[in-house]
Amino acid sequence: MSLLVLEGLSKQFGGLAAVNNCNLCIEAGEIHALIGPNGAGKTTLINLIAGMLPPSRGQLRFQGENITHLPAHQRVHRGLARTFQITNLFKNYTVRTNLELAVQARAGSSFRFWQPVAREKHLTEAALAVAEQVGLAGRFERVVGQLSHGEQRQLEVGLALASRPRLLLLDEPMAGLGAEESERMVALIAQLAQHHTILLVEHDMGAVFRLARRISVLVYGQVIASGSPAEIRANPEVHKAYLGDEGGAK
Ligand SMILES: Nc1ncnc2c1ncn2[C@@H]1O[C@H](COP(=O)(O)OP(=O)(O)OP(=O)(O)O)[C@@H](O)[C@H]1O
Repeated sequence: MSLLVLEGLSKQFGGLAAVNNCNLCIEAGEIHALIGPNGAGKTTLINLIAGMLPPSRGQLRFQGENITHLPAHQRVHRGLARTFQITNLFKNYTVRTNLELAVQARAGSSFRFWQPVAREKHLTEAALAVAEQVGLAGRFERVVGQLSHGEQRQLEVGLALASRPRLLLLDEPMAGLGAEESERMVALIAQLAQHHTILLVEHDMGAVFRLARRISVLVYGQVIASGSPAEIRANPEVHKAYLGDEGGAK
């Protein structure tokens, strides 16, 4: 069974169909990349999946359940988590505090059963485990504003991981990163994919073609192709609409 299924999903902004009758299946265990030109509707689609926008038409099913009308926080509890293009971090606080807050948000009221001292220890351990997952254990006590841009993006992924998602929605995790930082992010995503299903929106075609098991191409809000990297690379319609002579499609 597919982990996430979109059926005829559409989002209209006035006269503009930002997402137009999208049908898409995300299979458990895969990295599925969503690519397309600027303004194609990728972020709108992520917002529809995460529950930040209501669809104009269509349906979303997650693990078999119809989640079309569930609010965002309930989707998080069911195992859907996202990162943002623009970072969403508390920059004046440490990595530790940012992650502890994210872990606490996941655990919710279950934390009140712990005694204060045990609660704090539990929270710190859980936050440190996430920091280790995203390669930031050595920066645990560092104020976020002092981290490099690449490290901040790693922390952004950590905040999403703190909710223990089954499906991670990564919205342009490579944006603004230098070559070395991008390499680190690619390695991180590959490692996370061992235990998570990932929907990756990304403009860095080199990274997309290295990481994805399947790729879907969105143009003017419509999925014009979906397939393996080899199938997408060989698709003339995709070349015409998007890839052109992009180096990453080699
Ligand atoms: N809240 C909104 N109100 C009106 N129009 C919007 C809104 N959000 C997005 N749009 C429009 O919908 C279309 C799709 O935008 P979206 O940001 O989803 O594209 P994208 O593929 O993520 O682009 P990029 O790659 O540049 O991030 C664009 O024409 C955009 O201007």
